[in-house]
Amino acid sequence: SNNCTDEQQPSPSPPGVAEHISSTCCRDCLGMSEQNYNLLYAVYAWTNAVVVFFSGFLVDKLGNRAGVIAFSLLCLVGSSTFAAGAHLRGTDYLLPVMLLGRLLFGAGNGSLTVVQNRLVAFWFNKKELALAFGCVLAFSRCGSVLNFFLTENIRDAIGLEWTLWFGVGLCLLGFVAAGVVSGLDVYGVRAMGLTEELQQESRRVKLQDLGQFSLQFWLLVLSIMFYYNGVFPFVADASQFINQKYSLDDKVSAYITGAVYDVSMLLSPFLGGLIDIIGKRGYLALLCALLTIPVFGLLAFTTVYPLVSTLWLGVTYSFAAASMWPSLPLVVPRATLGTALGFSTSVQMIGIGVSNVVVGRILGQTDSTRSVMLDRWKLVMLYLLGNVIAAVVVTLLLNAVDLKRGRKLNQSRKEKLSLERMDQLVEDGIAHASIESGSADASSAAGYGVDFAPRSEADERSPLLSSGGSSSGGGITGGRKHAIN
Ligand SMILES: NCCCC[C@H](N)C(=O)NCC(=O)O
Repeated sequence: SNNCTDEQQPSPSPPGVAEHISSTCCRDCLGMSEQNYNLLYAVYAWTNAVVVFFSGFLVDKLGNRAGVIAFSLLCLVGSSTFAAGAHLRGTDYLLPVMLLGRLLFGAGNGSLTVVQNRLVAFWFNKKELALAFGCVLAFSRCGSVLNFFLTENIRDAIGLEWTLWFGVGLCLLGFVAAGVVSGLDVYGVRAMGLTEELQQESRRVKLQDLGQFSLQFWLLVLSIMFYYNGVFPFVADASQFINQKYSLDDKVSAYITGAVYDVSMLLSPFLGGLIDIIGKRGYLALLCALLTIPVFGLLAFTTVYPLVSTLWLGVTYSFAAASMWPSLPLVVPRATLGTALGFSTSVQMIGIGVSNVVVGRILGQTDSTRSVMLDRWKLVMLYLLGNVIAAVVVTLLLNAVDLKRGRKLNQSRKEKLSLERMDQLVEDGIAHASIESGSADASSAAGYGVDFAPRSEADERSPLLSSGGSSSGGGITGGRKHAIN
């Protein structure tokens, strides 16, 4: 929850500075000025964007357990502070206490999604990676949808202050769930005998590892940023846009906007399952970006009923999310996945934050005449379209690079398994030869896991010489070549 009883936005506000959103999104704003009210959003969004960058690295260093507990605790403390602040209505302490709450909550919430994805990638890396990501996404969207349908009613029933405490209760539930996940993680890692190996990996992780990441990683980060620059700022503002352009009332506009997330909630797990089987993540990311172009085209230049566009966006966005995020663990080493996820999320959120500012600037004062506003909205749609076109270009490059480097992103499950079997045979042959010649164990991978990418591009070129020389990753092709030669 973003701790606000929004009337206009269909979900927790995607991160960004919603400076242009009028104060009608909160009935009384606790007596705050519109500017201060929007500051609560801004603090959350920007804290989130900055902190996730470091929290990903921190999780690589301290492990999932410390991360999941610390960040869910931050959410709990942040939401409690925020709720307590609401009781200070009419005093000078209201704003500082609530801002502090948002700051803590922002620091915890984004980081929690990073550690959540890292956990999922660790435990589902074999076959069900995209399915697991899809399930997480579906639950996340379920939260958005429930917030949309329930929060206002809860506020009407028990008042704003107690609604905020209800949100604290949900964060408490999250904290308890984090404890359970943490316990399961400890148990599982111990049962697999990986405790020592993971600790060694963590010790070696450095922030500079970012510089070693493959070109696929950087292109994926850019794809995510540009694609989400088109989607989240749109969802944040679509109600207002639909209301003004199509002259539909507030509630209908909000429902039409919410369709993006409704579709995503229903589709994500199935799409994840499908992507696990067919692979083709890179092609799908490109296709989704391409198919998103008409969405903004329709909204900018036609009067086609907007539900067509939001449903369509729901489908393309679901495919994009289900293919882009689970691609990250495939192109970075396991030990640095937190850093990679934190960095990607940070770039994504900064992109969205900047886009929200741009959209706000384009819209300017919302009290202008209808025809002026419609022209400005058209410009907004063109700006979002521009981002999606940039995503098309970057995903094209991504596929070209992936093709040259072993088709890591586009392999189907069947292809991956048969390549792994061949690698295993090669590795067994090398191990056998090493034992015979009395050399060190050639397969003593330094713990970069069977299904994750090798440690760096250098490793990718020569995986058997590197510290992370497992049988996997972009090294599948290169590794076999080297080994056979
Ligand atoms: N208010 C939602 C923020 C989610 C941020 C997260 N990094 C993300 O993008 N997850 C995937 C998604 O599509 O929501």
